[in-house]
Amino acid sequence: MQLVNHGVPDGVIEGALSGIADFFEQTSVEEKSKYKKGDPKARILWDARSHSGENREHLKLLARPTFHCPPNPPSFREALGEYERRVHEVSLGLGRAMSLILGQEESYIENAFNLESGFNVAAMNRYPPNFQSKGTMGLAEHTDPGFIISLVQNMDGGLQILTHQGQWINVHIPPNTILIQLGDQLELLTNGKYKSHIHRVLVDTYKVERISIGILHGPSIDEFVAPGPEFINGNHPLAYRGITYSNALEANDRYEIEVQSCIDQLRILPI
Ligand SMILES: O=C(O)CCC(=O)C(=O)O
Ligand SMILES: [Fe+2]
Repeated sequence: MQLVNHGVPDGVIEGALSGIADFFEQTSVEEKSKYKKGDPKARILWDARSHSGENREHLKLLARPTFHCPPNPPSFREALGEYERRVHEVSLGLGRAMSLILGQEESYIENAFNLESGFNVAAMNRYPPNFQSKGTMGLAEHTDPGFIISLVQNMDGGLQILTHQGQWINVHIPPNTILIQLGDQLELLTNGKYKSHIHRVLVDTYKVERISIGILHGPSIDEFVAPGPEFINGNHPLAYRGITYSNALEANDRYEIEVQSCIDQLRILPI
């Protein structure tokens, strides 16, 4: 789903995108390497990969409940912080709207995930132009943990979502529009009524580099998320086992903010 009239000023989105572009561009590899994996409890992670399965540079950081950010360039921290605050408000509104669509109280999702203490990770990517990439893949197919994932980009190019019919479709996100994808914990809570989006990024046909900012809007880190009784019945038997958000994030990688999906390991019934 794509959001327009979301209330986040264009300048706030543009500021965050140019802030991360400046970080990627201006920070030395030596400085960035301080954020390479080392401490599993790291709150900022950086890496650059260039091989047949993945071609991208990325920076991930914990944005909420406490905001972490590299100090340079100085404008980046403020711009990203402001964007995250604004888009977090949007996510709470979406939680209320989705709760009603699901036939529940307006506060259903906010309470189920304890969004007031939500654990939000910002995942920012820079993909190379195609002539610099080693193969066609920017980021291989995956789903993301969390309630929803908001995404903004500096230009169209390469993001694809898998339809229920098994076809990859190119995602067009107009400027200053926010793309909303569904995350693993929403699939879990709704016992599979809503499915986490499978997506990937290709670089093969794109001649210029592309920047994106995904915010994984997550439950509180201690929240135990399991299918709600409202979604379990004779036609829809319990299909997943529950797990705390922290155990879900650590299931495939001890680094919480690497935000690897583990939804496949939680399925009791084949889908
Ligand atoms: O760059 C994109 O459009 C998507 C990035 C993504 O899926 C991720 O960082 O998890
Ligand atoms: Fe993703």
